[in-house]
Amino acid sequence: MKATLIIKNIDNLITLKGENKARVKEELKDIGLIKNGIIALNKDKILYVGEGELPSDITLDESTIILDGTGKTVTPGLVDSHTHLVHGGSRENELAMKLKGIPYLDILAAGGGIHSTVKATKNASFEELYNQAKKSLNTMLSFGVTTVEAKSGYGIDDFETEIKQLEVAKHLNEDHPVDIISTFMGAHAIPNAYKDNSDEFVDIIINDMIPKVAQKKLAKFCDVFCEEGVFTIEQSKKILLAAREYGMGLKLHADEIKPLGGAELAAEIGCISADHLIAASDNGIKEMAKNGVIANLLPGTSFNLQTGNFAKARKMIEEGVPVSLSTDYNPGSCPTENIQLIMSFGALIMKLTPEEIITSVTINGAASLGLEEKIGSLESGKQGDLVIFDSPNLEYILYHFGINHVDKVVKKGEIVYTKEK
Ligand SMILES: O=C(O)CC1=NCN=C1
Ligand SMILES: [Zn+2]
Repeated sequence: MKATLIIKNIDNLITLKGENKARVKEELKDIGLIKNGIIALNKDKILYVGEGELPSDITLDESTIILDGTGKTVTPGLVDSHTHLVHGGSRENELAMKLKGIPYLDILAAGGGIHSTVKATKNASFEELYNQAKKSLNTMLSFGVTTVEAKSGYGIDDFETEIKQLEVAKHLNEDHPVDIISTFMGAHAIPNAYKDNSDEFVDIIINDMIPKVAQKKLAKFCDVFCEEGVFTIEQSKKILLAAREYGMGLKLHADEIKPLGGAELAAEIGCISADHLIAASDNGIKEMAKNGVIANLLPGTSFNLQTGNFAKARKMIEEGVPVSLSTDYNPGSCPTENIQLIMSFGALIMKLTPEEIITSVTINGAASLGLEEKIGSLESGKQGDLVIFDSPNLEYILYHFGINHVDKVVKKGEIVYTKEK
């Protein structure tokens, strides 16, 4: 079989070779590291991964691109499995409020926060949303991200704007090298018009919005902001069970700020992931482990909200919960596309090991999107998504924080990003 792209003499080739599933406990220790590695791709698929030279049955010709991996670290393409990518405007005005110690939920209750982004998203044209999201997607790609999850949720009761967000994500997925997986999140905040009767809005989401989103095939998942002053446990359950009826996978913004029991709910109804979990109870963590619910942790949000509280990542890992890490990129609680900084927070703040961290942004992130058979590890037959880091090893990427260590990004066998010298 002919190779179209070869990377050889790779100091550290990190394959994440293993079962196509979210890794837990002891599985997290083995990241499939190959010293002096070589990887060959044929078009969009991985052909061969190994040490030293290629086997004789893999041929090459003058069109084969050969890259030297000396001094480099190669990993699977990174997966940012929790973002609010498509949105209008920005919320730098909240910085002063945050620095004065005004809590996130108070800003939201006062009509700011998500509500201000809802206004900006409604007023933005399709093109403006598309261009703003494309700029962020280019930034995510430059940091090594090859697959992104993108939520709606800035239309809420303005369903046309929810659809506009999902259509932007659909078109970007078609036009841009990065793969985008969409999530419907109409249940992101209680609209002003329903503040005294949120159940009526819940019914609209269930009886009107979810069927239409499903019929248009615009979202693989449904997500709910289950939080004090937003959607209750009962409302969240009702919405997600309805979404499942329409074939959507289930995700939950759980125990982000108050310990409502979102982790327990995610385990009870079989969410593929519960996200944030800063205030998750020990019982909730145990229930998630029992039911294989992926804990999608977002340390950038904790850092940005300045609460001083972070999800109990070490405890989750010790209890056997599969863990992924994501940016939570959004204009309010976490305005950054820098997944490498999130990885460093995973180490420096959450005390995760380098092996746990790279697993959390590759195969475990892929699993939180139901893509573990296709991406998340470098093995023959899987999609040719990989990152070449200009770094002598994995630890250096985490230790030397706040910069971009990417040299090149390969998406479906094509070099789609090269760092400017
Ligand atoms: O504030 C935002 O725009 C995003 C967010 N949703 C739930 N937590 C944060
Ligand atoms: Zn979020």
